[in-house]
Amino acid sequence: MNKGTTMSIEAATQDIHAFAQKARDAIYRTIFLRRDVRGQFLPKPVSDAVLSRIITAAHYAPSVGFMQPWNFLVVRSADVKRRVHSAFVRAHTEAAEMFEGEKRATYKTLKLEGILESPVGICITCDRSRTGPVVIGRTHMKTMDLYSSVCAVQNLWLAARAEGLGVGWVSIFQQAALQQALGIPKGITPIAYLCVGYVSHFYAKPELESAGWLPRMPIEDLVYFEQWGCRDDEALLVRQLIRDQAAAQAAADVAPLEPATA
Ligand SMILES: Cc1cc2c(cc1C)N(C[C@H](O)[C@H](O)[C@H](O)COP(=O)(O)O)c1[nH]c(=O)[nH]c(=O)c1N2
Repeated sequence: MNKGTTMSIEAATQDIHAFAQKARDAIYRTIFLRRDVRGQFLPKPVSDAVLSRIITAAHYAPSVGFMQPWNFLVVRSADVKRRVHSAFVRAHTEAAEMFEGEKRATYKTLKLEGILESPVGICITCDRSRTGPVVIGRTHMKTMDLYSSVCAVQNLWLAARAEGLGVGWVSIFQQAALQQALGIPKGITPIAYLCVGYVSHFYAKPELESAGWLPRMPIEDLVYFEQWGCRDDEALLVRQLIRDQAAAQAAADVAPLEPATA
């Protein structure tokens, strides 16, 4: 295919509202290079200017009925971090017992938090009664408020990656123990405890993938058409998805480590 043909296909599929190629590349780069960071945190402080940008990005997440059920609890105190870490250790010990045999041995070798090493912790919560009992879009599916707070987590995670900050989500807690460590009242649900900080490097692949815990699933197994379970392996979309996943995987395979400054 010559350059002219490529460009005309590009022009034909590009909406007038689409961002310029460079801006689109930056978005996809942020998505593909985001990682869950546990062990590479540096003590370098995170400025209020940067923290403010990523928390503002989180606050601009979508939410059911525009409920904005979140709060952002910023943790910098070593003492509070120690309390959160103790809650993690208790749950982590219990969790190890839930896996069998080889999985249990592997689980014990995994680093699954950076609570003490990361300079900042941010707990994103959900106030389930923030705008009263009846919320547009949540009248029948009550968990939509929780999902809204998760959208805020993802916004923060992506914005942080663009800022060069690593983020690690820790959920290995008894919920009540985490609430107690952070003074979160009963009516508020902790959604994510996030370890945030600059890092020595970002891995190219999920650590659980590199550790052989689980592989990334083939995207073609996950896409159905019209009815649950109906695959169409001949569909153009499926063929394109396979190519796009292969390209994403190839990029990850050739770059086992990526410098934090890249
Ligand atoms: C709801 C939820 C909860 C957790 C996580 C994620 C999410 C979405 N993840 C991170 C998870 O292991 C990671 O996202 C996957 O392994 C994929 O890796 P990347 O995020 O692509 O690097 C996570 N990681 C960890 O080390 N300890 C944890 O307790 C959790 N908990």
